[in-house]
Amino acid sequence: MHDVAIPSRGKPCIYPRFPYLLRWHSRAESGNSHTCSPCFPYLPSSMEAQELTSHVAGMDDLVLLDSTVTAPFNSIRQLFDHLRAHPEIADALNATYPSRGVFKTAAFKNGQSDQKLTIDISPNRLARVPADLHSSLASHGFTEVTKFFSELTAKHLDHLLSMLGSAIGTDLFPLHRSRNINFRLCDYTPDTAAPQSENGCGAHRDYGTFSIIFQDGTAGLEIEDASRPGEWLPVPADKVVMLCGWSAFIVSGGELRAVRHRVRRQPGVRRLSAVLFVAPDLDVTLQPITSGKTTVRFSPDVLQGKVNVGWFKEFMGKRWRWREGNAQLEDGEVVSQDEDIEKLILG
Ligand SMILES: O=C(O)CCC(=O)C(=O)O
Ligand SMILES: [Fe+2]
Repeated sequence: MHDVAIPSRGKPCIYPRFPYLLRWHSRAESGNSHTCSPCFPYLPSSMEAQELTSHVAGMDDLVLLDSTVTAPFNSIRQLFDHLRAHPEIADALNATYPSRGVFKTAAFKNGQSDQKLTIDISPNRLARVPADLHSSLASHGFTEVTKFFSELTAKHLDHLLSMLGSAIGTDLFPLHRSRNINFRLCDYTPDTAAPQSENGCGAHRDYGTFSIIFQDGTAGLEIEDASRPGEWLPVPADKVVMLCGWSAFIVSGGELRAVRHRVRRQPGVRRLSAVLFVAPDLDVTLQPITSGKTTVRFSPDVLQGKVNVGWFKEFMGKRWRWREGNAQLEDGEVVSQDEDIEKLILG
């Protein structure tokens, strides 16, 4: 990981409780005179931070990190290239996690699904990779990639959790004791089944507490404007983004939005990304924990504590594996979209 300079231009738009985080756009601001979409990353002096404190209200479910941490994209590219060039190694890697696989290439065959390849190396999957496979992959980017994710988790996860918790006035640590996290690499390679398709990753919300998305400098990531559904705001291609998912929405009583996002492909252009997904422990009941501050009406199932993280992950997982082309539907099975997930949560 390397330190990079932070450009100090553009209109500062900061979040006072997260001194090293930068606001990009929030529900609190949408629809009023303070427009900040998108503002350039900017590290304010403490004086500027104080001046702006009263200006910015509410929480942060969508934040641009200050880019002091960068993902090892050369190693990520090398790893994808290596697995593509050596199908027998890709097979051996997938055999370590037969239920879901590790290196997913549905986009080579399916032109309707997300047109991307992924490598999912959650800690669970990593633990199953035997030493000889580890060493055969080591010099092809694997070591740098796994080191990046474990350092990111060790150095930044608690800090981000505590800041997100303080933003909503609650302690999120008791919900995140077991490190229910996932590491994902994405390769929006141009040579998929539908090379002209712009669909890199269909519109969705992540299921967990928050996700951190590292981009390789190629445009494509877009966030839906919460105040104008259907309008998409491009995220600056060189920025690191933290955005909240459904679990944050529920436990915060709706104070943190689950941010809808997607990736548009530019035909012929390769894009790489690296994502850290952070979710509550699988046995946590998904219920609002911010007493008295619930801003939305939740479904009876949620209010009666019938939805836990493990169940919800499976429920959502079916949908995302279908979107990504990594699961076949059983005869007659219909996979519902965002609205049905909203119905489950909001009743
Ligand atoms: O590749 C990206 O920039 C985002 C990927 C994403 O949203 C996901 O895998 O859930
Ligand atoms: Fe996502």
